[in-house]
Amino acid sequence: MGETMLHIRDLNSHYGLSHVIQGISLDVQKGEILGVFGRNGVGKTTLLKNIAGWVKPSSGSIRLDGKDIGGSEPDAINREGLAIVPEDRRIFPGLTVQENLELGLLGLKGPKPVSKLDPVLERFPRLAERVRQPATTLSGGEQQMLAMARIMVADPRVVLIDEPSEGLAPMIVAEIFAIVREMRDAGCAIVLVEQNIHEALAVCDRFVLIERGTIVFEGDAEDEPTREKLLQKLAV
Ligand SMILES: Nc1ncnc2c1ncn2[C@@H]1O[C@H](COP(=O)(O)OP(=O)(O)OP(=O)(O)O)[C@@H](O)[C@H]1O
Repeated sequence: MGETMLHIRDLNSHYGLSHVIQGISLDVQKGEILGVFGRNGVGKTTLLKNIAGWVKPSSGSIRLDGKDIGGSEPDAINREGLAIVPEDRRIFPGLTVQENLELGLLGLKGPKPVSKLDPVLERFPRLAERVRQPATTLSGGEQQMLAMARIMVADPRVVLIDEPSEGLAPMIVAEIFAIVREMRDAGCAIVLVEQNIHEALAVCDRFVLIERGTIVFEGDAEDEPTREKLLQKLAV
């Protein structure tokens, strides 16, 4: 049995009168990737935003390594060791690659040494070559790499990633998923929202399927009959 890093119980969340997250409970262990699947508009992004503190839950609990973070401010949650790579990547186009990476240091609790960028730049040579360029000069794939690299600067314990493969060429998608695996192998607990089901199943350990804000099916991503059932339910 692994060490539970993210523990969510009976989470509910609304946009006005719209009840978007309806009683979701899930756990993610250290060194595990949980895939979150479902059609457009079922609440996947809203679930991530609740965990990261961008949207407030109406009720329910969210614990990070045992500590209650439900309803806390995003920067406080970030300093507890939870980082999010949002769907729109949130790269600041007018800032250089280096400056965008330095923003990742805000996720550190104490001092924020720029030396923390060194191992990350070693891992991403294409970004290292471009540290002084404005981020706007990067390709879509490089911007996704930058978004991933930026969270790695602060060694997060829990990582939420929203549709990283969207709009990217297959070779870049493979690179991105290789990085997700590396983070998992380094001990991160990862929640991965993906529409690219076949690619995502190859990297996830477990998955949940969401329909109208509720988990309707879940299982082990390595179990062939379970995967088949998921693909049938999604009709892909
Ligand atoms: N800021 C908002 N205000 C009001 N309604 C919203 C807001 N953001 C999302 N919604 C609605 O909440 C529902 C869930 O949206 P969400 O983005 O979480 O779904 P999703 O499963 O991530 O879909 P997608 O794959 O299209 O991103 C949708 O009906 C959406 O229109």
